[in-house]
Amino acid sequence: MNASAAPLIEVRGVSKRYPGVLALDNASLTVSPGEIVALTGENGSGKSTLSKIIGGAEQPDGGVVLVDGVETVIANPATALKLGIVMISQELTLAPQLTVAENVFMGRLPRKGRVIDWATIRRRAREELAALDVHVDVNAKVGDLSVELQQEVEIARAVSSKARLLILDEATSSLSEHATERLLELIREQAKRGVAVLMISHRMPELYSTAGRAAVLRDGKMVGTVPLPSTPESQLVRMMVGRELNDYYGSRDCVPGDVVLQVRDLASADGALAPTSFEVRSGEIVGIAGLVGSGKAQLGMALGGAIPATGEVKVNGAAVTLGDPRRALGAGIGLVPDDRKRAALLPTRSVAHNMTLTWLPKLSKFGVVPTRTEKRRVREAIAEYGVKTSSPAKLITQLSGGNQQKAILGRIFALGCPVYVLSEPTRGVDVGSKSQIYALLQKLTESGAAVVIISSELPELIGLADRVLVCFQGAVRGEVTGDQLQEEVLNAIAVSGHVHEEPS
Ligand SMILES: Nc1ncnc2c1ncn2[C@@H]1O[C@H](COP(=O)(O)OP(=O)(O)OP(=O)(O)O)[C@@H](O)[C@H]1O
Repeated sequence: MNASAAPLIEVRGVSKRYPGVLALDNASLTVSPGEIVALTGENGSGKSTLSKIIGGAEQPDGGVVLVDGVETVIANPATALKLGIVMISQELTLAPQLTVAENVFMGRLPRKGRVIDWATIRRRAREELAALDVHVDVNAKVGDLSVELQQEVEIARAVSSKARLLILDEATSSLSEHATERLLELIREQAKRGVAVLMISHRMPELYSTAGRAAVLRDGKMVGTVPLPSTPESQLVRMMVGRELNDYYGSRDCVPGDVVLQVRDLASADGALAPTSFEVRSGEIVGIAGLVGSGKAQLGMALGGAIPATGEVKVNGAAVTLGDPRRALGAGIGLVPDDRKRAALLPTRSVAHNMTLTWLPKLSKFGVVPTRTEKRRVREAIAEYGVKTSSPAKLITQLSGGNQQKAILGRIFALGCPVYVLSEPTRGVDVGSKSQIYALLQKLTESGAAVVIISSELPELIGLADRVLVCFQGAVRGEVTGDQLQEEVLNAIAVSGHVHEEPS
């Protein structure tokens, strides 16, 4: 590590205003060569805005950016790239129709005279990928690769373009556990070679295992920087949220009642989920764990009618028509899909519209909703779900990622369904808001709902669920309850399909 060197990047007193909100307020930060700095803060605190300014995608309204100590205008992402600043986010920026080799050298294809030198491109792409231990055919079309491999190709591109500063904006949020660990390992390796890294993630263990320092933004202001891993998590969280987070997962005062959801031989038509049977009682939370590709995502989608499926699903004894999200909802299954961008957001509509879409018509008399009631209910929903927005009329896509997620949860939780199926409900959500969402979930179950929660975050399942079903290779392979609800037990089943027995 070379953290004592002059900063590679410094933002000094940077401000950025969007209509109705001061996203950054006189914020300063440095990242030196070889240093990994975590940029932390609640949803909407300004992290992405700051990283976009460094990456040339946004311009500050005030303050300066210095590269190698020299005041620099990073006018656009191409300028950033020339300076060695490369951004990696959860949205992949690769061209899916081009090959791996073309993507690695996109925008800087080596030439022989005036002709593109394809042989060199393929050879060098192969070398770059092999050096990073990424095994992929350089002639394969990127669009045909798994998300994990695409992310690794993106890293290879960053590394081969001689990145001096890597910015990771929630780059791991859609990756499998294994791919996440590999990505973090690649990042640590790059830092050892002197690359500066700025990483944004809402997953604390990731920050603690990777970063040497955490900078904390709150409401656009930089409230401080602390060393990692020596700063206790509770202290970092207090800086981010401005209060203690006691009783993080909350508790509920109810015992499971009658069976509400019956699932018999439910299988996805694509074969990714083999016939699966289980029941959930009113007031009960059942967790679904499993690695990426284990079938757990398909289980959620099949329950919510989002994919074609076979088998039988009953809510309060009444059969649900499969493969039809409207009918599933009509039968009382409220689904929060994990792909909120594609499946849940109305990107051209306001926060208010996105939050009220499903329940506002119920308030209407003769098809007309009194606007005063509407406005009051929207205000209440925004406050209850902690959605940070300068106005209910703001476009939903102008909210920070975590706040979009909270808006969707608010819409679906307000339905009063007997069954909720929540797939990765807190992905991209900050620690404070997570705790708020857990409390709302507990309230839903107290009012008699049956909840199925599919999550890749085991602590979340352990903290909330009465029992956890673990998927392995497309089938439920274990049910874990009581004292056995521990990460090691869940992990063992997720990885091998069974609990490892200690040799006697
Ligand atoms: N294009 C935009 N138009 C209007 N407001 C915006 C725009 N982009 C961001 N904002 C606002 O700026 C503030 C900071 O948003 P930003 O995305 O930087 O937060 P964040 O800390 O990255 O949040 P998250 O953890 O949810 O990703 C938020 O209030 C957001 O609504």
